[in-house]
Amino acid sequence: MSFFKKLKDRMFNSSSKIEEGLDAIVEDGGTAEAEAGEAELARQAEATAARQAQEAQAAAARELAEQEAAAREAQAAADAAKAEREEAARRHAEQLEAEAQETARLDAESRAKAEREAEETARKAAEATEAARLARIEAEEQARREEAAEAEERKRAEQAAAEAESARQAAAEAEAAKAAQEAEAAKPGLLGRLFGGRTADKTVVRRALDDAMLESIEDLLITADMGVETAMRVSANLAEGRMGKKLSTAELKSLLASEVTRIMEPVARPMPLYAKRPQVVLVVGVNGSGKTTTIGKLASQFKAAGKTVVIAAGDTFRAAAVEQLQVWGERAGVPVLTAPEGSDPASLAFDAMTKAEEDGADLLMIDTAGRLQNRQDLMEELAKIVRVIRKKDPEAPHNTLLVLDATTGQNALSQVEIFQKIADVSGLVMTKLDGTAKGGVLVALADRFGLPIHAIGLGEQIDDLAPFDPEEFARALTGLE
Ligand SMILES: Nc1nc2c(ncn2[C@@H]2O[C@H](COP(=O)(O)OP(=O)(O)OP(=O)(O)O)[C@@H](O)[C@H]2O)c(=O)[nH]1
Repeated sequence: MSFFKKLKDRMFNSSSKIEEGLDAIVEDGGTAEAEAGEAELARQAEATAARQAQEAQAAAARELAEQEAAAREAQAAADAAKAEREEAARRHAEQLEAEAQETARLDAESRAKAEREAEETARKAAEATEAARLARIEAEEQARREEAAEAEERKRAEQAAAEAESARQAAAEAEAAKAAQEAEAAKPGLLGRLFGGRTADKTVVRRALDDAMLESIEDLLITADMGVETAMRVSANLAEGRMGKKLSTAELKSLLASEVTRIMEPVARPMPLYAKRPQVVLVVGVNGSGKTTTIGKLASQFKAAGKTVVIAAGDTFRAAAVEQLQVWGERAGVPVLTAPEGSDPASLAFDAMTKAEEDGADLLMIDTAGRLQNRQDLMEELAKIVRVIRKKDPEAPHNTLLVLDATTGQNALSQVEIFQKIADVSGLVMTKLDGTAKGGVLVALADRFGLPIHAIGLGEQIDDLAPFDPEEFARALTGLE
């Protein structure tokens, strides 16, 4: 079974407090709204098509009007140019005519005055006649050119009119398409006809985010063991820029899950392995938190990864505890070093380091007796174990794992605080996440201490220890599908 499947199936057993609570918060004061189902999507698509047809029609009409105006303008310009040309030609012809008449008159006068100039005059008259002829030809040529220009203008105007007509036709076609679409939309679809209108939209309950709703969310997060500070921070982040926005349960879960993921991501780190031999791993925690079980599970995983592991049974006070560890050692296929009942656990730790060194072991995992963080004497004893280990290797223990029972809720916070002072905790393992509905404490721990969460326990079997995946955790915690 994959880890994710196991996580989903086992974390918080079925649902967490947050998952249940979010549904209730949205239902309380929320209103049912149509969900954008298939029918709605189809309707939206039709509306878009109709809008596009209308826009096309409007654009075509606009273009038509523009073209008509252009045609009118072109016609007016052509008329004006023609009139101007006609006027110019007329004036030119008149002028030439007047000039010809004047020349003839002068010639006649000259003929009368001097006979000897007659020939000259006749020649001039002939010249004048020729000039008039050329002028007429010129005038005719000009008239022909103007005629051609006029024909060209006329052709352009006709073309503009034809384009205007085709734009008018396109607009008419768009109008017809829109009418057809509307008629089609009014008809029920095949499924609609079969089921007689049973394609009604699904509804979803949404509630506008206001102070009261935010307060309920905050209370819910506190009930789920997130702690007051973290609950307030998470809800404030969730509300930022969203006050007054309507949210469904699914949307709220998704927002909450991403906020939880954001907080948890930096702490999701596997236990680091170093080149140092032996790497000493001290395992601490209160009574019954799951230290022995976690050591057994970890030893089995490290062995499977090719590491040589030795376990030291540091709980020298209870014979049963030693026996239990031996059982786990057998299951994992790892040797368990023990000391006589009642002997000093610090001295056992020292001996175990010597032995692990001699054997060339990669990892030495030291179990310790469970101790409540308010028992000063036992906490002192733990500090002594650390001091003695450091005589052998000043950098040891290389990892100090605090094993926390998820079902203890907010008490986990004070456990971290005290154990951190005594034993310099380097990472956390959270057990029994399968047995609680209040996993919110992990968020509080991450938010407050930022200590790496190396693994989570999801059951009592040897393979029920998994790396911590923030996204899966957030989904399971909020009940996000
Ligand atoms: N459901 C569940 N039970 C667990 C998990 N981890 C440990 N346990 C159980 O918790 C109980 C205590 O576990 P131990 O490993 O003995 O705890 P401990 O911290 O070594 O206990 P002390 O030696 O008394 O301090 C046992 O019954 C385990 O089977 C877990 O992840 N899930």
